[in-house]
Amino acid sequence: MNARQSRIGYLGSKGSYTHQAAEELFKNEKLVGFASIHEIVEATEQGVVDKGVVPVENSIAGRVADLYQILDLINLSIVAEHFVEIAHCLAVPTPSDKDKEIDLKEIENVYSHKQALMQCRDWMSSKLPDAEAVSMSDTASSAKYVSETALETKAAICSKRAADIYNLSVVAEDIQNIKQNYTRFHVLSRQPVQPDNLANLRAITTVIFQVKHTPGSLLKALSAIAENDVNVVKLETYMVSGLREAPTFYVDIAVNRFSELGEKALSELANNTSFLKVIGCYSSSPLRSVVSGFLSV
Ligand SMILES: O=C(O)C(=O)C[C@]1(C(=O)O)C=C[C@@H](O)C=C1
Repeated sequence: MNARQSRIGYLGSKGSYTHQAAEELFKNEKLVGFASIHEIVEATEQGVVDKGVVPVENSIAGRVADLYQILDLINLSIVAEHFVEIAHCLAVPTPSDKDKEIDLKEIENVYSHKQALMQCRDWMSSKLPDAEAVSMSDTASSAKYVSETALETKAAICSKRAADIYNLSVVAEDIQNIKQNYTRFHVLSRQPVQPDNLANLRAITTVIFQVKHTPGSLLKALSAIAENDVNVVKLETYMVSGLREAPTFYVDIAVNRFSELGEKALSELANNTSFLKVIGCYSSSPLRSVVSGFLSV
């Protein structure tokens, strides 16, 4: 008898970059699209899907803010990371007369995900300075929407694959600010990775923590990691729920939390923080050592 096919949540419509990440990670599973990261998290927590794939950060535009805001509340673990090379194009509805020249001057609105709009800002300001940038749930839904309008005044920033799926014509390729452009994705699950599955692998432990808003508090917390000779590969600060008293820090630590060293570093970190939550411990991607914008582990 066949094992049950897992259900995997991803952001957007077929042809989004998160859909691509989910396809690369889960070749034989059922992929289910959601309109927001929040909905993916909820569906994974409630068991509507078994795992959720979410974008985390990009080498040009930085963090995907929507995820960070809910990390303190979610009851899920990060069980994997995955990198996808992102090449954006500008695509427009295919004219009924296929030989018609497409004139960029006609374009009034450009639809895409806000991350993709940020990644293409330079090209947009030089080639389409007067066009309005409109943010949508994801790049593929933007492509679908623009195709449905069939208007020559509308364009989408999306992948070449999304342009093909929704029958758009590509007018410019590789329009991101820097050609080499990668987005990092996380896989979220209700069950954390088991320690045995991490034996002898290079691992990342992701934690969020808060310290008092006083001079030296962050330094003291990070010293607990440094004194154990453990490397921090990502540090972000942000405020949750509008609280002013305690900034929240997101940290990726290059250590296996189940190793002796990991346990020691994390317990010393916990002693120097007012709140600490381990979001996951997972194998680090081998691509880290070759793609620019991300530190190797
Ligand atoms: O809009 C999409 O296609 C997505 O999958 C989202 C997303 C993101 O949130 O960063 C993923 C990869 C690219 O960086 C642009 C957009």
